[in-house]
Amino acid sequence: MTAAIETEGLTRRFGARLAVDDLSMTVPERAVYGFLGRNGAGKTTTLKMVLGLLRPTAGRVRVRGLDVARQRMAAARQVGALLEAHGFYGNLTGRENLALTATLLGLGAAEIERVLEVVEMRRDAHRKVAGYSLGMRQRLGLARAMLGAPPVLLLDEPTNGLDPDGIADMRRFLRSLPERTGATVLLSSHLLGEIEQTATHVGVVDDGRLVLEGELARLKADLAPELVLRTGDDTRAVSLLLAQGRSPVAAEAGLTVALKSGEDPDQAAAVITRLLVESGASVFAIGPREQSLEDIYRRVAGFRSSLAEAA
Ligand SMILES: Nc1ncnc2c1ncn2[C@@H]1O[C@H](COP(=O)(O)OP(=O)(O)OP(=O)(O)O)[C@@H](O)[C@H]1O
Repeated sequence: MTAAIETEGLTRRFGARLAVDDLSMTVPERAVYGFLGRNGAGKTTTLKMVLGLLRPTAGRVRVRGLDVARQRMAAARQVGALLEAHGFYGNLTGRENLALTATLLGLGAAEIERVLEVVEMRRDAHRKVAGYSLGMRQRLGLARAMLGAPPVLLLDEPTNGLDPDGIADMRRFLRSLPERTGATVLLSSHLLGEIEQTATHVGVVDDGRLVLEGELARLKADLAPELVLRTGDDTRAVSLLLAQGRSPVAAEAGLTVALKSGEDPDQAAAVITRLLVESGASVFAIGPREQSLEDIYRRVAGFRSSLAEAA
């Protein structure tokens, strides 16, 4: 199946600064792809190249199989975008602002009403944008991105500046988009939690490079599992576990113990429980620890910093 977005060796220099470095990413159709990275990691620069707004120094981008450099207009028609600067006219209503873009795209009033409905803004569409909250502007930005029902949506930090209620609403909304509209969503964020709660796929960019990519559920499942246990005597439990060649780590939820390669979590839990109980340390609870995107991210970040140290 053709990917919604595919980049190959994408590179962009600004003078001596390598903002995007040989980045090859694949965003499958109908995914909510979380593009995660610290500020300055290269997310916006990548999105601009996908949109054809910025020319790559090297490499290429395909949107639904269309080469952005060679078939720029056809590729652009596949994509709706929400970038940081909204550029709405405050003295016009939400509906009038959308009408400006709709006219450029050759779309009629019915399409404006459709996108207003999708972002649940019909009630406020007659009001001037100057009186809108940031959340309403973000929704209007999304509505504009969806005009003409482009199959791919690029959203740069879509929850930036929203209050907690607005963030929760936006996340719910983005998660439901592929099912509601059939669209593929690429959203950038510097917030782990944001991606974890919204995305089906993730790409982690660090210093211009894609350091990890995949389906979120699979990435989590592939992480080496850990057990977490609560005991009546952690000091004793730690020394007993160390003597068994394990490396317990004190965490908020209790002691965590990494499983050995290929070890069955239930078997390991039984062995550890027996060991501790027979040695007089009570075991209150033991079980596998659910891994989070943060664990994945830390592992990649740790990997990167050890590379930097080695260099
Ligand atoms: N037009 C430009 N001229 C020079 N340097 C630039 C330009 N645009 C981006 N950069 C640099 O490229 C690097 C990547 O920037 P980019 O905006 O893509 O990062 P980002 O991950 O989107 O970060 P943020 O979330 O802060 O926007 C940064 O070091 C930035 O300073």
